[in-house]
Amino acid sequence: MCGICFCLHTQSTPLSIDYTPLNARGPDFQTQHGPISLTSNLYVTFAVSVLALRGYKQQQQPFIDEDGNILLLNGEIYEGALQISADDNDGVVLSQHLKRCSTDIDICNLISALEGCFAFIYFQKKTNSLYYGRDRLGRRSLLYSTETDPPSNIKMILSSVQLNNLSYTELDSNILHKLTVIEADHTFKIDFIPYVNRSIDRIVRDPPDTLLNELESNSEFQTVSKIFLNQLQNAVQRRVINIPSLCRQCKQFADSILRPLDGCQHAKLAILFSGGIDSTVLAALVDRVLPINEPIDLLNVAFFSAVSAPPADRQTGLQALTELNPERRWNFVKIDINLNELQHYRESIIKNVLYPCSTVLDDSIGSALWFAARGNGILHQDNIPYESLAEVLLSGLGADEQLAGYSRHRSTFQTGGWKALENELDMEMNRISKRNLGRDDRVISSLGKEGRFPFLDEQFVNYLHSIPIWLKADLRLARGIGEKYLLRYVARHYLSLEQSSKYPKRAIQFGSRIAKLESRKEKASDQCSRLTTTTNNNFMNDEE
Ligand SMILES: Nc1ncnc2c1ncn2[C@@H]1O[C@H](COP(=O)(O)OP(=O)(O)OP(=O)(O)O)[C@@H](O)[C@H]1O
Ligand SMILES: NC(=O)CC[C@H](N)C(=O)O
Repeated sequence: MCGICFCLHTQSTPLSIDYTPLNARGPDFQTQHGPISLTSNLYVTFAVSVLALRGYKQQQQPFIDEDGNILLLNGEIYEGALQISADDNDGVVLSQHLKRCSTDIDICNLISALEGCFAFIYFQKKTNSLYYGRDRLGRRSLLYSTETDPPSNIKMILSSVQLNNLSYTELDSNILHKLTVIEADHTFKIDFIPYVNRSIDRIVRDPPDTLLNELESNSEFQTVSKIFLNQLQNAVQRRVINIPSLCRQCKQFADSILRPLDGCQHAKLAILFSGGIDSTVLAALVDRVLPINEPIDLLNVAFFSAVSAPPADRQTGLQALTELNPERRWNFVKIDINLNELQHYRESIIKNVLYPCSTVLDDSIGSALWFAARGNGILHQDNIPYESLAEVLLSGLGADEQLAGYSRHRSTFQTGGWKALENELDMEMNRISKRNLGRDDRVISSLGKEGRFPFLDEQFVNYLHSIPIWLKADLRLARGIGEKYLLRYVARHYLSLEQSSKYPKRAIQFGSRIAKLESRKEKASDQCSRLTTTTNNNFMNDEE
């Protein structure tokens, strides 16, 4: 994942900014560009770090076109509105399209039409304007601070992660931002231009009385389940084709070539793998599109106290492994973490990358995700230490928010019926960037890796949005059956995941047992003191 940043500052002298957290996101290449003078006392300096994933050769940034326009891109743009061949770099293609844009509307239309997970900064030279934003779901982090920093004469900073200990806010997704300078008084203003809405309207009609399991042979359900499978398969495919054919280690010796014909033998793709229905379906779908000789890492994190038995996710993970294609090499990585290790890495790294997220829930999800994504553990099959070298990670996030997977959805349905449930799911998708995605991106990217979310693919999300809720879930049916019914059906009927299709949801903080490790009596929404204060845990001992 790349790190992108611009600073608006009042003197042309070099900035005193420590870019270390930004650079961690892009281990392949780092640079700064500027300062560029906007007025006689307002300058902009860009910084970027690149994790090169797309195109035939590693592509450096920023992209500067013949007119002097500058683009910084973090993330992925998939073929859709733009034609991007396997050997093209998505940023190069976007920069060419942006160059043809004259007005705000041109730029907004272009950005709104993109498919993919991205954050970007674009300096349009002829208008002296900066455009910036995140994809509409907010799958990449972008923070801003307008806190003044006298030593570095900063007026504003926009960055993927916190820099210089200033206080930051997450940028709204779903909006294009435009910063223009006001020449007369050397100040600036920011305009907000909403992205063009591209979601398909839902067909409004009355729900049937029949339970969803009695509708399985109904032709509408059959059609929906086939399209659903097809859409999810395509979403997975978009995210796994064209990844480098070299792992992060072998990439270093390849003279910038990302996809030589003979790739390395290591896994280039990993799945954050709880063994629950969401991540197991992803594994089965990846298996259908990646060549059979490609190994895949399955990263499974579990937190242990001295006496505890393996938590639920370890058990479901190993069980799900037995349902996956035995012809493929699946590297099931057991990532076992104890209290000392958790406290050490939380204090030294994790709490900084979580910022500005700071609740108890952010702490437990973010910490579990960090250890899972790091991928250091024991290889289950061979019982030897193993470090995942894959730079692209798939996550099953987003299924529950669209298919009514959380237990809170049951209470909503019981009190308010189908309409209330549908409204709640809409609300959850609207807040997913603020609640999950910015944080998860900062966590995974801090390890120089990139998280991808097939359940949040635009085409898939639009399709799911267009079909009525009672074809997706039926919360009159029991736990482990009714929630995410459509996904469970597809898993059982088309992917042979008989056992895995029946697991009830266990969110990462419970399934991995991180929430129990410190056995504190806290509410998930409380501010987490472990993230906001410095403790003396910044060392490791062997007592656990
Ligand atoms: N213990 C774990 N180890 C590794 N990755 C995990 C673990 N738990 C969850 N994840 C990853 O995080 C994603 C979102 O987690 P969430 O807490 O929503 O679990 P979930 O909805 O129950 O997903 P799943 O059905 O895959 O278990 C999962 O789909 C999976 O990719
Ligand atoms: N890591 C990223 O954000 C990737 C940027 C761009 N898609 C590339 O592959 O070069």
